[in-house]
Amino acid sequence: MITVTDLTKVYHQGRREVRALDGVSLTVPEGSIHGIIGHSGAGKSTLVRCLTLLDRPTSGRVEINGVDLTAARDAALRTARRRIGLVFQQANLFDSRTIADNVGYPLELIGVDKATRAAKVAELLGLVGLADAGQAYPAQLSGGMRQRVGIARALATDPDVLLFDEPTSALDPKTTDEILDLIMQVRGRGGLAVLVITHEMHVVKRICDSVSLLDGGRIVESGALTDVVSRLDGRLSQALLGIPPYAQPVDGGTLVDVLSNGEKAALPVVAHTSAAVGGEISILAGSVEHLAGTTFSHLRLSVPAGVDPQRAIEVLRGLGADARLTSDITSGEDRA
Ligand SMILES: Nc1ncnc2c1ncn2[C@@H]1O[C@H](COP(=O)(O)OP(=O)(O)OP(=O)(O)O)[C@@H](O)[C@H]1O
Repeated sequence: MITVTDLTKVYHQGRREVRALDGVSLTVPEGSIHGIIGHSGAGKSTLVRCLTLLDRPTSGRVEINGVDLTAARDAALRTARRRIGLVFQQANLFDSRTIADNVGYPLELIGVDKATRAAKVAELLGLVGLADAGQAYPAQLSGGMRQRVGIARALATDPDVLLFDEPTSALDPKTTDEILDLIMQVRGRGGLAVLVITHEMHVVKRICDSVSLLDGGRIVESGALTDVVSRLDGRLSQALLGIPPYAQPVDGGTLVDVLSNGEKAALPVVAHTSAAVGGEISILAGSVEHLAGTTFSHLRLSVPAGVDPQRAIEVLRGLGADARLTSDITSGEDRA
C-alpha cells in the first residue's frame, strides 16, 4: 500500500514560484492499479520524482506500508527507495550487458550473490515471457520486449509498489495491450500496489481500478473507475467516455446528454423517450465502453423543438439513466 499525504513541491524560477505539486493526497491499496492522468504541465513528472524521492518534496509524506520515505535519509532512504520499482517510457537498459545482467543489476548493487541473482533473474524472465532471452543483448530486442525487461528489473528487489511512468507511450497498439496484460498479471504478485502515470485514456480504461485527474499540481477528481465514469458532469467521465465537446442540435432543438450503465445501457431509451414525449429524438454523438466488466453508454441527444427538454430528462431518469441539459455539463470549462 502506498499512501501520499499533502505532497507539495514548489520550484523557484528567479523570483517566480511554481507550485508543481499542490497538496496531492492518494492511497493505492495492494493488489490495485491506480491511474493518474493529466495534461502536459499538470505535474506528472514532478509527482514521479517526489514519490521516489529523486526530488525532495517541499512538504508532505510518502508512506509505503507505513514506512515514511520522506523521513528517511542516506542509507535508510536508499533501502526505503527499493520498495518502489520504477518503469519508464523506455527501459533505458545497459546496451553492453546481457538481458539477464540488466535484470539482475539492482540485486548486484545491493550485494546479492551470483547464484541467488541467477535464480531470481530466471524466475523474473519467465514471469515476463522472456525465459529464453537472458543471454541476448538489448539491441536484439523489440521495444515491447525491452519494456518487459524493464518490468522484470523493476521487480528484482521485490518492491511493494510498482510505479509506471508513461509505460506504453512509445509502443504500437498491439504491443501496448500485451504490456498492459503483463501489468495486470504482475499486480497480484506479493500484494503489489501499482501506480500508472499516463496521458493515454486507453491505459486507464483497460487496466485501472481507480483513477485521479491531476491539474495544476492538484488532484481535482478521483475515484473508482466505474464511479468516475458514471458522473455525467465529471471531467474524468468526459475524458474516458469520449463525447465530442460540441454538436449542433437539430432544427432548433435542445441538446441533452444521457448516461446509463449495466443492463440499463442496453435499454432502447431513445425510442422509449421519443414515444413518451411525442417527438422524435435524434442521437448526435455517443460512446459505449465496456469497463471493469460493466457497459457504459453516453449519448448526446437532440430533443426536437416543441418538446420540453425537461420532460425528456424526466423520462430518461425514470428509465434509470442520468440525464442533463448538455449546456449544464459542458459550459465554460476546459475539459480533460
Ligand atoms: N526543475 C524545475 N524547475 C522549475 N519548474 C519546474 C521544474 N520541473 C517542473 N517545473 C514546472 O512544474 C510544472 C509541472 O511540470 P511537470 O514536468 O511535472 O508536468 P508534467 O505533467 O509531467 O508535464 P509533461 O507531460 O509535459 O512532462 C510545470 O509548470 C513546470 O514548468
